[in-house]
This record gives sequence, C-alpha cells and structure tokens, in this order.
Amino acid sequence: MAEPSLRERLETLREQLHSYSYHYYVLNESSIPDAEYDRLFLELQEIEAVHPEWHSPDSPSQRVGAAPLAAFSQVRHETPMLSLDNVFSEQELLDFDQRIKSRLNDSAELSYACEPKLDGIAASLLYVDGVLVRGATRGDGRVGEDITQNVKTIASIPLKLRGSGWPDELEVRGEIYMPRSGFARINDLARNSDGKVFVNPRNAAAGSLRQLDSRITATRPLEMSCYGIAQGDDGAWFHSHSEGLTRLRDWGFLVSPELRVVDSIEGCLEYYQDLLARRDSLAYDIDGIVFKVDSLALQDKLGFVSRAPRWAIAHKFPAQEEITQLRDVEFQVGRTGAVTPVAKLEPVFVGGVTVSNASLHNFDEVARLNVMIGDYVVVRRAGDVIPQIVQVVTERRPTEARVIVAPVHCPVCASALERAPGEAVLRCTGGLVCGAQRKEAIKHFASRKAMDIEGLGDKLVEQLVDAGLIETVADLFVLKLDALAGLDRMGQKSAENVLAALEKSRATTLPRFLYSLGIREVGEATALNLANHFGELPALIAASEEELLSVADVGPIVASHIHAFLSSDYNREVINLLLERGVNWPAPRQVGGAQPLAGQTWVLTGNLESMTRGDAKEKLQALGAKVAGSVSAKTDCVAAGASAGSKLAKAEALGVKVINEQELLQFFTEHGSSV
Ligand SMILES: NC(=O)c1ccc[n+]([C@@H]2O[C@H](COP(=O)([O-])OP(=O)(O)OC[C@H]3O[C@@H](n4cnc5c(N)ncnc54)[C@H](O)[C@@H]3O)[C@@H](O)[C@H]2O)c1
Ligand SMILES: [Zn+2]
Repeated sequence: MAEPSLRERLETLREQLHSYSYHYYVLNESSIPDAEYDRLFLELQEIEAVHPEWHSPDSPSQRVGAAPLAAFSQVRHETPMLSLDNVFSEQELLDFDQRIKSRLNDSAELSYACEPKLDGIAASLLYVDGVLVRGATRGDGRVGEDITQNVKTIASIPLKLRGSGWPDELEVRGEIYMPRSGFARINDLARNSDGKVFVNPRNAAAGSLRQLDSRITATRPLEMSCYGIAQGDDGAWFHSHSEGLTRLRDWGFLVSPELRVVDSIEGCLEYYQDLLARRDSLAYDIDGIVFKVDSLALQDKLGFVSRAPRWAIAHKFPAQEEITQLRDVEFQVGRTGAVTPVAKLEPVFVGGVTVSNASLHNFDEVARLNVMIGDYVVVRRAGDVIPQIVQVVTERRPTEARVIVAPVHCPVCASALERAPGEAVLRCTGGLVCGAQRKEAIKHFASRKAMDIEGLGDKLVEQLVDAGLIETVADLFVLKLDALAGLDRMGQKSAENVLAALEKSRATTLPRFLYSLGIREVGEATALNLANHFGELPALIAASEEELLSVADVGPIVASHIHAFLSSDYNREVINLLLERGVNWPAPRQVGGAQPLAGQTWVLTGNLESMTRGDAKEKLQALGAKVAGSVSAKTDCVAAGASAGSKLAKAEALGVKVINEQELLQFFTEHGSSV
C-alpha cells in the first residue's frame, strides 16, 4: 500500500529538484530558499537509501549543477569539479569524522583544513606559464562554460602570477561572490532605475558572471576567493591542501584569511562556533564551513563518491532565507507620516532569530514583489540588515490569496493619505494631529542625540500618550509626579528619576533643540548648520525659503520642509510652550565671521572629565571647527583628555598642537561657551 505512494513521492521530488536546479544553475534565480531545497534533497536521499533498487543515474542526488548554457563555448574539466556533501548538526559532523577514521587504517596524521563556505558560484582558472588563459564555470562538473573574458574583469583575479615557482600549467578553483555592500549598492541602483533586483548576493554573483557581454560583468562588484587546486599528473609540488593554498596566496590569489588547520574534529567544532558568532559581521555571505582532510595522501586514499569527495564536508549554518506564509499586512505610521506596509508573518526561524514581522517598505515594493496576503514568501535575514521579504513562491500561491490594498485614510487618525509626485511613499497629511506621528515625534524629541531625556524610552512615551497625559512634547515639562507614578510598572522612584531627567534636559543647545523638533530631513548636521547660520531661533523662524537656501547643505526640498514646519501655527505654539516651560540654551555668539575656529580641524581624544566628548565636539563645531576622527598633518589642534593613546602619539610625531582638558575648558570660557 505504502510502496506506490513512496515511489510517487520519489518521482515528484526528482522532478521538483530538477526544476529548482534548472532555475538556480541555469537562470540564476531561486524558486525556493536553499533551506527548503536542502530538505527536499535530504528526503530524496533518504528514500533512495532505503530503496537502492530505485537508483537512477539521472537523479538529482547523482548530479552536480546543470549542463552549460549553449550561448557560451564549452570547457571540459580534466579533473571534474564536484559538489560537497552537507551536514547540518554536530552529531552528523562527528559521524563524518568517524567514517574518515574507519576508512583510514592509520589516522595519526589526520588534520582538517577549515574554511568558510562562501555563497557564490564555483569557477576554475587556468594559467599557462603564469598567464591566465581560461576561466570556466563548474557547469555539470564535467563540462562548464567559458567565461574567460568575464573573469578577467574581476580585480582580485591575477592576470599574471606574482613571484615564482608555479607549475607550467596551474588550475585554480574558487568561489566568485559578491560582497554584501556591493549587493546592496547594485540593488539600490536597480530599484531606482527599474532594473533587475536580485534576491540575494549569490544570485547577483551568478547573474553578473554569466553575462555574454563582459562589459556588464565589469560593472559588478565581484571577488574570487580560491580554495582548491586541480591536480594534474605533476601534483607533487604541494603535499597538503593548506600548503597549496599558501602557495596560491604567494602567487597573488585571494585565499580566505579565515583558513586554519586543526588537528581534531573538536577543533572543527570550535572553528564552526567561532565563525558562526562572527557571521553577521563578515563582509560577505557564508552558508557554512567546509572541512577538508588536509593531507593529500590521505585525500587520495579516501577518494570520491558520485558527486562529492569523501574527504570533505560542508557543515551548514542555520538558514538566512526561509519560507513562510504572509498572514496579513498592517500599516504603520512613522514620525514624518510615512505609511509603511508591514508584513505579519507566520513566525519563522531565520538568520538565528524568530521573525514574525518584515517591512514591505512602500507600495512600489509591494508591486515589484507582486505579493499578496496568504502568499508563501521567502524571508531573508542576513548581516545586520532587518528581515526582508525578497520573493514570492508563486507556485504555492493559495487560491484565496488577497491583493494588498493601499489605504486612503490614515489608520491612526483617519486623515487623508497622499503620495507626493515621484515619491514611493504614502503619507498621512494629519501632521501632529495624528497620534502616531505625535508618539514618534515625542520619542524622537526624547532620544539621545536630541533632548537626551534619560529614562523616557519608547514604551513610556506610548504609555503617556495612551493615558492622555501628554499630547505634545511641551506637555512633558508640566508632567506631575502623581500622574507619572500612577502609570503601570512605574513607581515613585522611577517617576522621580524621569522628572529629574526632564528638569536636566531643559538646558540644551540650539542645534540639539532644532534637531529634536523632528523637522523632515533635518538631521544633526543640518540642525547644526542652521544654528550656526542664524545664531538664534527667532531669526530662523522669520527666515524665508530663499534665505534658508543659503545655509550650507540646505537644498530646495529641505528648505521647504523647514519653512512649512515653522510656519505651522500648531508647531509655533508648541515651540513657544517649550520656551515658556523652561527649555533654554546659551545666548548666541556673534554669527559668521566671529567663529574663532572657522576653517580649523580639531581632534578629540582620551577621556574628558568635565564633559562628554559629544558635548566638547558640539562646542568646537559651534565655534566653527571641523571635528575629525583621526589625526593628520592637516589637523590644527588635538585636545587630549586622560589616558589618550595613539592619536596623541601621532599628533606629537607630526608636531600638531596638543592641549589638555584644562586648556580646552579655558578656551571655551574665553569664547563664551558655557560648560
Ligand atoms: N534554491 C534553489 O532552488 C536551489 C537549487 C539548487 C541548489 N541550491 C543550493 O545549492 C546547494 C547545492 O549546490 P552545489 O552543489 O552547487 O553546492 P554546495 O553549495 O552544496 O557545495 C559545493 C560548492 O561549495 C562551494 N564552496 C564554497 N566555499 C568552498 C570551499 N572553501 N571549498 C570548497 N567548495 C566551496 C563551491 O562552489 C562548491 O561547488 C544546495 O545545498 C542548495 O542549498 C538551491
Ligand atoms: Zn495619521
């Protein structure tokens, strides 16, 4: 009874895997996440293991990659380019080690080379007499595509070898990949120009490399990291994998700086944990670790199976892309009124965390993804980037899937939504009438770089607004102890602390104050420029759009935002209340020519006792100085606090003027900047 259906399952799996592989290897797209592919592949292998009589040489389990595209000329690999077997758990890795040991009668010399498993596309480079003569893809492992012109555009691939001692013929293998920063860059470009947006760096690398026009490849940020040497008959010039790679490095190839050799499987496990912990901070995607028996003599003894060597294994990391269902879409309103569609997902474990929300950014993105409620989607969480929906698994779209309809009214205040011409973003027109915008505006006002009100975090702001205790930022300064202490999870002591922090925050600076107002597109730098330019608030409020345009870094759009904000009666009322309720900053100094440090570059280093480095920086900037992070011959002065280190030493070496904290304080006092 069960037999026929298992057989059917096998056929379905083979068919599906063939189709996914075709998309992946030939079209450079993924129909499903790798993790899903791996699960299906494993299921296939398990059925085939129980039913060896169903063996088929054409099964995906027996094959490497896919046949080359006819558009490229073909390259035959003298030494086949194989795949790797995978393990997903510590136990499976220990089993691998046991298998190795039981195959080798003597495993005394057994050590493993450990390398990151870069997620890109495998390539082979052939050098004759030290000159690159051919580049090829893996293809189906025996026949690949000739991509010589394309690999020549990749800067980390030497066209001629450095040093000496290479064999007459050298075939090097490695992974061509796209670093995450380059991937983000080309996708941003594509989004802004309606170009092709890639799902992940691997697809981007494959698509960029397999171009018939190498000029396109040349514009793509690709790199190649080498991890192997195809041994010809005269493979006697190196005796271990790691030795071979070290030679490659000498000859000018990029070899992973993470390469290590360990003498036991425990060392492999440690290596795995170490790199897993650092995964997000690497410049490129890796999907696991590759462990290889280091000794070539032992590799020879172990040999190969159909699609992979016995002496190597890939220990995969938890997936950074997973499949899940889009349950619903909610609309969030931000500080500037931008309405963001947020995907509510069936919770899924991806990139090391459980993800249940993902931003869909805006309606252009919804349209580009062609995503509907109820769809199965691929969620990617890699590096420190927030989770993204990168793709819809169209073949699994349920019949009851619903279109995501853009709202016409703000979900929070019911004001009309508008979409400025040429903008992808939908905005609530309610301004501070809108509760959502108000909450966000208050959170921003209290934040560290703004009014820096300690203890007034996001949660508390929400509570205060929801309880009707505050409506605007000005209301913060008339909060009563009883009301505060009466809030959930608050208590007398914390309430007192919040009031003390509010009291303390009243004394601020003009740039901070301007920044804290949350005017669209007015960040810290613009706020500082505005303060320096106008010197005092009334002059800024009275400024026309034209006058605003003469401020450094203020263009027409920013000028119109500033003008609109400061012209609103509502906003002016809030500003007046803030001033009435005690928010203040030091009186202005002479504006313009009176900036004693104009044109100078200063560097702050070491620990200051009387103020934070941020405060000192603000004061120096207010006096006209540019504050840099490193010392050079162009530095005018270094202010060094206690235990200053290398920057101080460098200043001294370069003969740059150095002052201590006392002298810095003195300077501030002389120039009317209170501390
Ligand atoms: N999503 C899909 O639809 C789909 C389809 C087909 C394959 N896949 C993915 O591809 C995998 C199978 O593909 P595969 O056979 O190309 O390769 P693989 O990723 O399982 O392992 C072999 C490859 O690893 C690469 N590699 C990276 N670093 C290496 C190193 N240091 N040493 C040796 N090799 C290194 C090489 O390119 C090599 O060819 C599957 O596990 C799946 O995740 C996904
Ligand atoms: Zn609103």
